[in-house]
Amino acid sequence: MPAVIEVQNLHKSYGDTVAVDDVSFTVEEGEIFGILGPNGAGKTTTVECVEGLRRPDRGEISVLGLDPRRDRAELTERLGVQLQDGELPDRLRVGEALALYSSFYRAPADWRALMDSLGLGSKSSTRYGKLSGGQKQRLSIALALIGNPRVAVLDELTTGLDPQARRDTWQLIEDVRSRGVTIVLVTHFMEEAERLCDRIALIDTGRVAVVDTPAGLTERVQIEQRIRFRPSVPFDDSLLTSLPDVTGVVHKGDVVMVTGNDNALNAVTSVLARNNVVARQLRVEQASLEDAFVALTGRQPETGQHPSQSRPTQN
Ligand SMILES: Nc1ncnc2c1ncn2[C@@H]1O[C@H](COP(=O)(O)OP(=O)(O)OP(=O)(O)O)[C@@H](O)[C@H]1O
Repeated sequence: MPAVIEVQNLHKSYGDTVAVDDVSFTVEEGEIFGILGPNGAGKTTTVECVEGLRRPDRGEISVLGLDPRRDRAELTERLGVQLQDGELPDRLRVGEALALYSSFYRAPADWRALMDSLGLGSKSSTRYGKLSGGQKQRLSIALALIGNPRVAVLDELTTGLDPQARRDTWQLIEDVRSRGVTIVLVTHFMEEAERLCDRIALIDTGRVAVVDTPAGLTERVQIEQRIRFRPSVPFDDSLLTSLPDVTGVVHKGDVVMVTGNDNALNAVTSVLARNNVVARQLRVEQASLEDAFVALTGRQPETGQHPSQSRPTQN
């Protein structure tokens, strides 16, 4: 697949603050490419350089074969950028905003159809200031798509949204991608990155720690399986500690927690069954993208993350 965005050795400082300290990555056509990292990692600065809004100190950027600074007018026609909250006047009505923005482009999308497809059809004459957070977000996505862009950059897409509005927005992004738009998604939500992105660049302190698929990122970290259950009857720990796949057994009240490798679940359940112990409320915790993030950067991600995925298992 051809590259639509190429960033090579990007550097950008603000005075003494090094915001981007050698970032390189390639975004391929049709993918949802995530830029994931904690607050202050340099994500926004990176995408603002890609959008031509900031001048890099050093490095090369090409977007659809264009130079974001030199070819800014041309790039604006092909790259959709999401507005940040507060960039529209409160009194502007939804329909007016869409009509106005569509007039900026040579070949805009049909704004009424876009408004309907984003579920804003009934809000055409509602003023921006009266919209809910989710509706404002959908309008900002509509405005990013109004020029029929081939690439859209969405920064902090679902920050501040409730879980339902967040899920609706994710569905929307998948629909946009299925129309052939390449998407760069800046986020610090693990769940969002895991759900939407084909590949993720993990950025930490201005550097790309790793670029991989969500599954690839979790595979990179050899995280043990954690198994917890309530045994139907007491049993001798040595039943489990003697298993080669098990690395630890801990009791917390009447709950037993076992750690081990990928095979531990099979080994533990078989040995318990052979000894007539029923493992009640059995749960297995798998490595999540959040675990991978912590392991790869040595830091906790920012707020809004879900804890390690916990998947109930058949008892
Ligand atoms: N206009 C600016 N002037 C001075 N420093 C800035 C400016 N913009 C960003 N910075 C600093 O550069 C660093 C990277 O910021 P940036 O906004 O790119 O990170 P980010 O990963 O997008 O963070 P967040 O998730 O909080 O938006 C931070 O230390 C930030 O304080």
